[in-house]
This record gives sequence, structure tokens and C-alpha cells, in this order.
Amino acid sequence: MLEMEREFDSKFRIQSGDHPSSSSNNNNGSVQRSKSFAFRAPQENFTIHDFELGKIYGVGSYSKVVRAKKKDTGTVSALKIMDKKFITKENKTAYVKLERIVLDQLDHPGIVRLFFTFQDNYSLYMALESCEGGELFDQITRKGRLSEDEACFYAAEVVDALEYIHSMGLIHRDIKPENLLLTAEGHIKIADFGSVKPMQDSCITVLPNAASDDKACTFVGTAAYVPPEVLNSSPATFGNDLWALGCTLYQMLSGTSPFKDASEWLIFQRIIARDIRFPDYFSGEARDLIDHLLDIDPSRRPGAGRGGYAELKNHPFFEGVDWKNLRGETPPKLVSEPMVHSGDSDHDSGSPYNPARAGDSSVTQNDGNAGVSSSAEATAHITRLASIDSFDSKWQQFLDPGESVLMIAMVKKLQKLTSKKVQLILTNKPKLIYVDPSKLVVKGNIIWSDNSDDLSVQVTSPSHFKICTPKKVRSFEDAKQRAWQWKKAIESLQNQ
Ligand SMILES: Nc1ncnc2c1ncn2[C@@H]1O[C@H](COP(=O)(O)OP(=O)(O)OP(=O)(O)O)[C@@H](O)[C@H]1O
Repeated sequence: MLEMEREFDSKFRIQSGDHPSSSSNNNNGSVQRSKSFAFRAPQENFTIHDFELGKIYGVGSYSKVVRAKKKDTGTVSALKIMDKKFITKENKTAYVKLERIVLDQLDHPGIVRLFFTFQDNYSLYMALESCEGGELFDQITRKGRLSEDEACFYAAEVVDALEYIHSMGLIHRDIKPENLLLTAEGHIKIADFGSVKPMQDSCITVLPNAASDDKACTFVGTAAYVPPEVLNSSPATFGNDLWALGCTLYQMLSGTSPFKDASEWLIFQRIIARDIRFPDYFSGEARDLIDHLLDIDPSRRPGAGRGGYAELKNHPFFEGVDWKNLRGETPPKLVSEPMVHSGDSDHDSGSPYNPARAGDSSVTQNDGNAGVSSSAEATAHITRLASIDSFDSKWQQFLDPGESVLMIAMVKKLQKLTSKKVQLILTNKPKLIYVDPSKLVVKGNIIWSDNSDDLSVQVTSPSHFKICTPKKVRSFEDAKQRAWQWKKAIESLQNQ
């Protein structure tokens, strides 16, 4: 049996009356690492066949989230399905455990609730509160941009939930419009606690090994929303989330994130240079709040400084907000997906999850393909930035003076029977090479041509692409689903 299964089966056993939040801090105020205690959200003995599975809500880097209705009770949840083999192989165990245990202890209307968990031989399942309104990201995309009233409503609900998260001694570390989900009525719920970081004095109880994988957890987040201090390897602070809030508010009001460029590398350079431009139509209040949230000094961001959250909530942008009655207010109207027929939401839009294949590890393995079949969904990935994994000076040695990296990522080079991890690097020269990441030697130089007959990119799924030259076709897999970004980056260089 896999280690993961043992962990979830025995170490995480429920012991009645021993709830983590009741005995969380030890005498010296550090995070308690308790051996066993009761989960609020129980581990059930359910199987996937106890559920009627509906549409796929979304696909994460190591999970798939599906609408699920319990056959006997009719209760609906969002079932987060994680492939055990994939999690083990990708070293995501610490993230999964941490998300489980943290969500279990959070209790706030602005945070997605965990109802229960279960597992089978192949998968771990987390039944989450279902957010039928989808992602805030999609509302921004469908509306183009939000009005200041709408943005104020959503930002206030995020601030309220963030205040709670920070008061629990947690840093979320991946605040962005994709992780701000909406209820059917249109209220915000913060999701995806896979990158969460408990501070030393956190009142959250953390199981052994859950948060100890600090090395793996330090450089997390999403390129466009990452604060400059994280790029400079400073320790995580609450200010990290407030920077991301500033980026998110900017995106609500303008339709795009403040730091955009063709590659993560270039985005990072803009972030470090704090290269922000505000559209003319931003009000003075919005501009002032974003400007302060995007302060280079994390401790000066409103909410992180001495004035605490009062300083943030009293900002003129939030004038008129009734902080005590946020959930009683009427949310902005949700715009639904174009071409969607309304009706019974058990049979609504999106590819239905195939229950016949549930429990089969090949289904739950995140290959970036399953469940993301429509071209609209595939192209949506172009606008999504993958997690950071490439901001590392060691790649500089492969550049000539003055040459800069446009796109860089650890990908798999696929051969008939084998695959090998390589660092694929595209530069402004233009140059396209792949490097053995452990030996740090160039393994291949893909001969550049501006002519698409001599150099072209074929995308076969969000994560798979082929780079074709007259002599060779090389296949790559980018686990972060950037196949379209690679194609776009190479083609835009060819067309320059
Ligand atoms: N409770 C929920 N209700 C409705 N949809 C959800 C819920 N949780 C997640 N989703 C959808 O499923 C998608 C995948 O969620 P998940 O948390 O697995 O990954 P992610 O947020 O993309 O994270 P990662 O950073 O791990 O890739 C989300 O983007 C969201 O659209």
C-alpha cells in the first residue's frame, strides 16, 4: 500500500472529542504538530459509486474537481479527485495533506468548506462546498472588466476572508481570480489552499510532515501575482497575499493583471521593476488602494502594517461597505457561460465526468488533457499563467551577453519508450535549446527559422506539443499546460 494511503488511513484516524482547534497552541506559541486528532470533516467509507457525477468544474495541476451528488441523500458537493500515484510521483504529498488539514479547521463564509474525505486504491477524494457560480476569473473575462461597484463588492468579501485567514496565522500564497470562487448567488469563497503556509504562531494544528516540506513549498504561487520579495527569496509574510489582492483588484477593474508579458521571466522583471501603468478610467480611490497594496515594502501594504486590517477596510475605495453585513448584501449579477442551456444543473454544460472510469488511475492522472477537450477551454489556458518554477539564475550560463530568456520551463522530452526531464529555453536571439537540468549541459539546439515550413509548433493537448523541423519532430510535455504558450511565444518571435 502506498505511503499516502497509510497516512490517510491510519495516522489521520479520528479520535472523538479531540478536535484540532481545541488544543492547537503549545506553551511556546509554536505550531503544534499533533500525532492524531479528530477531523471536523470525517473520513468516510464511501466509494465513487455512491455519487452521481456531473460536470467537471475544473482541472488543477494535480487534481480534477467534479460536481457530485450523493445518491442516497441528494446532497451536492464539488469532489476534488487526486490520483495517488501522481501525487506521490510529483512530490505533492505535503501540499495535499496541508490543504486537507487546514481546510478542516477553517470556518468562515468566505472560505470553501470541506465536508468529508474518502479514498480508494487509486484516488483521494475531498468533498468541498460546491461553488456553482464558477471562478471570478470567468466573470472578469465574460464582462471584459468589472465596474468599481462590482469590484468593491468582491474585493471587500476577499478582504473579509483574508483577514480571517491571516488571523489564523496562515498565508494563502495563491490569491488570484481563478482561486476566488462564487456561490450560485454570487458571493466569494476563497479556494485552493494547496500553497498555504502556516506561520510559526499559527493557531492551526499541522500534522507531522504536512508542512515540513518547506523547500518544496517556498517558491509557490502564480507568476503574475507573485510579490517582488518572493522573487528575492524573502520569507513569506501576510503582505504576500495583500500584493496578490492588489493585482486581483487591478485585474477586476481592467480585465488583465498589472504585470503581463510574453513569458514568466519577463513578468518577473516587470514585477521587480514595479512597472505598473494604471488605465485612465481607474478612479483616484482605486488607483490609490492598488498603488499601496503593490508597495515594494510588504509591511507597508494596508492590512499588513501597524494599522492592521482597519487601515485596509477604512480606505476610501471601500467607503459605504457594511463590513458586518457583507453576506447580506446583493452580489453583482453573474454572467453565465455563452451558449449554455440553463436547466437542471446536474446535466448542465461542461463535459460530464465518466463514472465508469472513476477509480481508474489513468482517469485521475492529470495529463492536462482529460476533461479539457473543448477548444475554448484549451485556449483559456493561454491566458492562465502556470506556477513558478523557472526563476533561477543558473540558466544564465546558456545565454550570450545581452541575450534574455523569453520562455523557460522544466518539461518532459518524450521519446517512443522513454521520457526525460529537460529545461526548455527560448531566448530573444532567437534561440531554442533544451538543457539537461542535472548535468547542466545543452542536450539539443533546435535550429531557428522564421519560416514556419522550417520550424513549427503543433499543440496536441494543453500540455503536449511538438516542435517540428524538416529533419526532426521533437515531442514535449509541459505539465503546467503551457503548450499553447510555447506555440504563441515561438510564433510571435517568428513574426517579429
Ligand atoms: N469547491 C469548488 N466548487 C466549484 N469549482 C471548484 C471548486 N474547487 C475547485 N473548483 C474548480 O476546479 C478547478 C481546479 O481546482 P483545484 O483546487 O484542484 O486546482 P487549482 O485551483 O487549479 O490549483 P492548482 O494550483 O493546484 O493547479 C478550479 O480552478 C475551480 O475552477
